Amino acid sequence: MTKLSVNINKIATIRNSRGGNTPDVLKAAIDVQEFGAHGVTVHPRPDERHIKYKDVYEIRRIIKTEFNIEGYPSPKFMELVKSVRPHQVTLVPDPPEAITSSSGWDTINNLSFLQDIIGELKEYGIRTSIFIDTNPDFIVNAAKTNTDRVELYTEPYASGFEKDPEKAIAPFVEAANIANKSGVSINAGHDLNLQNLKFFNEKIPFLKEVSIGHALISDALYLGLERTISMYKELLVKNK
Ligand SMILES: CC(=O)[C@@H](O)[C@H](O)COP(=O)(O)O
Ligand SMILES: NCC(=O)COP(=O)(O)O
Repeated sequence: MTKLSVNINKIATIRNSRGGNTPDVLKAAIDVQEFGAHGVTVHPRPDERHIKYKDVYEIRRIIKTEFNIEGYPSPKFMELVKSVRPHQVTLVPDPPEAITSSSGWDTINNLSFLQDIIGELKEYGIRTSIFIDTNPDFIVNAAKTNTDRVELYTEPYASGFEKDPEKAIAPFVEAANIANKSGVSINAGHDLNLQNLKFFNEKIPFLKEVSIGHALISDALYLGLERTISMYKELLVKNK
């Protein structure tokens, strides 16, 4: 079964909108695991618009599944993850002002930078993943960074899915096969949802984990968090 890591950024967005502690982000991290998620993902951005650095330390203490921290490897971010030591760090090339993640790494022009960062993280026993587009050249070069995994940036799939699912999925199938052939494992995420997830999971070979937040938390507003997580997990069972 492909693992589901629930990104709880948007729980923090709602909390921060009133300045108190409702909804309780720590409780949400505990509950998503109780409700069956295989992991918790957070993306502490430099402006702390949702997940705050102090959330990351608190969440680490209650993790019973896997903790995945996403972000741009700034000195402050690297200090955080080396202190927290999550199971996985997903490196994302977002500038501080990005409204959300909108592209993966250029693993050709950032090769030595990524090699250094990934080497540092591995010294702390942290599994690494790098956020990446389906560009075959970037995928091939990802292996040279020594990353354990890549996370396929799935917004292009999500935006093309409704019109032509087969056309939307094709570059991702190619990218997954290239990554696997290069010895790199495969995660995926961004804009995956109840409508597009089943097809993605069925078509993408070697898929280990998806991290899903925005759509899942939005669905939970109507369906409840426990039922929503169960619904997403059902879509991740491979039909043998
Ligand atoms: C890397 C990725 O796709 C997610 O971390 C996404 O960027 C969520 O970030 P926001 O919740 O800030 O949109
Ligand atoms: N890495 C993707 C992620 O953590 C969540 O992305 P989204 O589901 O909020 O678009």
